[in-house]
Amino acid sequence: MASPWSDRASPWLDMAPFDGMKSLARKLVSKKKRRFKQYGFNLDLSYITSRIIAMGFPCEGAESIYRNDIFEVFAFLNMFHENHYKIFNLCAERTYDPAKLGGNVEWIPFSDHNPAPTEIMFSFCERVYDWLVADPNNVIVVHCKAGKGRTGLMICAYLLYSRECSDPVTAIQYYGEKRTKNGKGVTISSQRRYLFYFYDLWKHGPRNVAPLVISRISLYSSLFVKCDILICIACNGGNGSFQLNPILESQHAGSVTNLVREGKYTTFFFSEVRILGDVKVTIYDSRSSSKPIFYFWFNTSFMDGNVFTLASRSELDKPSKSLEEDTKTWY
Ligand SMILES: O=P(O)(O)O[C@@H]1[C@@H](OP(=O)(O)O)[C@H](OP(=O)(O)O)[C@H](O)[C@H](OP(=O)(O)O)[C@H]1OP(=O)(O)O
Repeated sequence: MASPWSDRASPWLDMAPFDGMKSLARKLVSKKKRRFKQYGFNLDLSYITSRIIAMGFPCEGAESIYRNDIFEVFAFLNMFHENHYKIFNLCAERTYDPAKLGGNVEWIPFSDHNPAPTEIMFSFCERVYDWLVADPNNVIVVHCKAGKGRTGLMICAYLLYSRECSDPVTAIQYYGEKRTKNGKGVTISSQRRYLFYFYDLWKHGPRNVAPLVISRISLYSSLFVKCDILICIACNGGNGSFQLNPILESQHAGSVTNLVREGKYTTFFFSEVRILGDVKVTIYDSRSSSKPIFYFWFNTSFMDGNVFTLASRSELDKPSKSLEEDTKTWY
């Protein structure tokens, strides 16, 4: 396809020395994500399939030096998919005027490095399906901030929903290969866990919403021997929303009936900590409650048995570098 950008300096490419710095900055922020660098475009953007596009956040101003320039994105979409694209913005940290990308933008904001309730994953898939089935030329564009983790979670859900992938492992691998050079697309443990939840629901149908009571939390790491920790638990009560209500904001709130330390084991015994639906558990070092030591999500409907175990550091979300590899936790 002849590109109008290749035979004249495009507005964003006519300052060569500056553009050299911009290109380097974009490459650095892109890290291992694949870029679209054809027809004069240089975008943090990948075709996952011919009709599913993943990209980084479209920015204006200074941030567009190292992220996608919203005007360049608009030009790309109208060159290749004019009147046939729908954008899903998953980024909660920032937003933009949808009119600058043609207006067909749906905002499903959720936090960085976190999953989405399966109800929201299904709602996303239904809206994607309706758009793609409406016209064979229609495509979707999914982005968050980097256009990697949250974007990958939702795109992998659709790859399962549309049966383009047969199982979550295949979907995660396929997306990782198409979006990154190192195959590391969806890497947050709870995002992967929720993709398996989604797949189970898609294959076997809805589960009974199961209320549970947390009776104890056991942690295994020398770190927990050295520092006093804060345990925070929140859940959405099974309503499928992102709104998590605090159930336990610190074990010092009187709900801890006992604390036992044995070697690298630390076990908190609780009374009456009731949870239901999507649950987020966050562990802080009491000396610095700004950045968690780790956190994770699970859903009470998927608790087969009465123990939820994370058997290694890799199963924790954004674990602190100070945690050993053999860190474990039981609930
Ligand atoms: O995995 P990483 O380390 O590349 O983390 C990504 C972040 O890079 P960082 O290392 O913090 O600069 C990245 O931040 P930047 O774009 O680099 O500012 C995003 O937070 C990305 O999440 P998402 O794709 O927007 O859902 C993050 O991806 P996830 O870890 O949430 O998958």
